[in-house]
Order: sequence, then structure tokens, then C-alpha cells
Amino acid sequence: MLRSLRRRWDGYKYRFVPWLALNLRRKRSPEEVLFNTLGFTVTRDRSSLVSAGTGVFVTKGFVPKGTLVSMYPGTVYRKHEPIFFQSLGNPFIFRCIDGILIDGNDKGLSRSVYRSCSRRDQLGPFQMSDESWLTSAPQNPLAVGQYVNNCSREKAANVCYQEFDVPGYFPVELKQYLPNIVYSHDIESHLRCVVLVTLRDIKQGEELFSNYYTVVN
Ligand SMILES: C[S@@+](CC[C@H](N)C(=O)[O-])C[C@H]1O[C@@H](n2cnc3c(N)ncnc32)[C@H](O)[C@@H]1O
Repeated sequence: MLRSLRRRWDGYKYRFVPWLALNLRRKRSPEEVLFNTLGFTVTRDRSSLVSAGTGVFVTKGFVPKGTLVSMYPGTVYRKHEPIFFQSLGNPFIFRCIDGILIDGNDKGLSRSVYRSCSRRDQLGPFQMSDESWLTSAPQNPLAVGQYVNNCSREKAANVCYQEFDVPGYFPVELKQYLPNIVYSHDIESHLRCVVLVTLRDIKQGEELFSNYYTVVN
């Protein structure tokens, strides 16, 4: 009896405790959490297209057809809201079918506007949007959809855009994970989000390509 108790304690002390300490010390990275939860990771890297700059790749795992693989972050502007200065030379503006615009630029004036709107909307301890896509340590690794390049003759589209409005009952404490914020409030409208959905199975190492001129809704 005493011997079996000692064996269990030794197991606890030498195996479980170091394992627990390791996991406590090693805070899991958002990429690890993404991989463990959805079975893939996506990251920005130099595009496989010559002179296309940065693109988005499936860096680990496998993404089945019909999966939400990325989100399009940014400030959401309704028609007629002022976006002139933010739009100058800005390739990151996404136009929804109904004319709503999403500015996914993470630099300059666009970045300042997003930050300012996000802080304006903070509700006590709750942030109303995720700001970390503007930093080098994003908390939501899916929020890189604005870097997906356009398809070409050699590279067919493997993702499409899906627009949707966040319903009013969406939990307030989860809004801090959404990488979108409205430029100005309108009681009737809901937050617009755009996600990228895979059109076919995508393997590790493949770059994502969308068709900039097609939207599914
Ligand atoms: C929304 S951004 C995509 C991210 C961009 N590659 C970057 O590095 O910032 C759109 C810009 O990417 C480049 N781009 C996208 N698709 C391309 C393609 N198929 N061939 C060449 N350049 C492309 C163009 O400069 C375009 O204005």
C-alpha cells in the first residue's frame, strides 16, 4: 500500500509536475491554438507571384474545401462616409456588394482611424474589436485576409469572399476577437465582416488566391 502510494507520488512529481509547469510557463501562441483547433495555420510571406509583394500561405496542416481560412480586417465605412484621404494610394480597400467599404490597410492614416474607432467604442473592460492585427503580434492569426493576392492565369482562385453582418445577439465579450470596427454608428446596422472561404482543399505550403472581382453572398 505504502509502496504503491510512493510510486504514484513519484509519477506525479517527476512526470506530471514538470509537464504542468512547462505548459504553464509556455503560454500557447495564437498559431498553436489555431492549429490545435482548426488543423491549419495561415501566415503572410513573400508571394509566389513575381512582384506581387506579400501574400498569404497555409503554412501548416490541411484546409478542407468550404473552410473559413481567413478574415478581412479593417474599418467599416458605409456609403457616403468620408474615406477620401484614407483611400489615396490604398490597395487594401474592399468594396462589398451593397457599397460598404472595408479599409484593411495596417499603416498610416487607416491605422490611426482604426485604432481611434476601436478605443472610442471600448465598453468598460471590453474592447469592441481586435486591434492586434495592426501589430507584429496578432492575437487572431486569421486576420490577414487583406494580404491575399488576386488570381491570375497561372494561379486560379482557391478562396472566395463571403460577406455577412454580425447579429445583434453576438456576445459583447467576444467582440474583442473581431478585427472590424465601424467608422460611425448607426442604430439600425450591424457590423459587417468579410471572411475568405476555401473553394477546394488546400495543402500545406500553398498560397491563397482570391478573385478581387467576385463576391459570394
Ligand atoms: C490587397 S493588396 C494584396 C497584398 C499585397 N501583395 C502587398 O504586398 O501589400 C493588393 C495589391 O497586391 C498586388 N497584387 C495582388 N494580386 C496580384 C497579382 N496577381 N499580380 C501582381 N500583383 C498583385 C497589387 O500591387 C495590388 O495592388
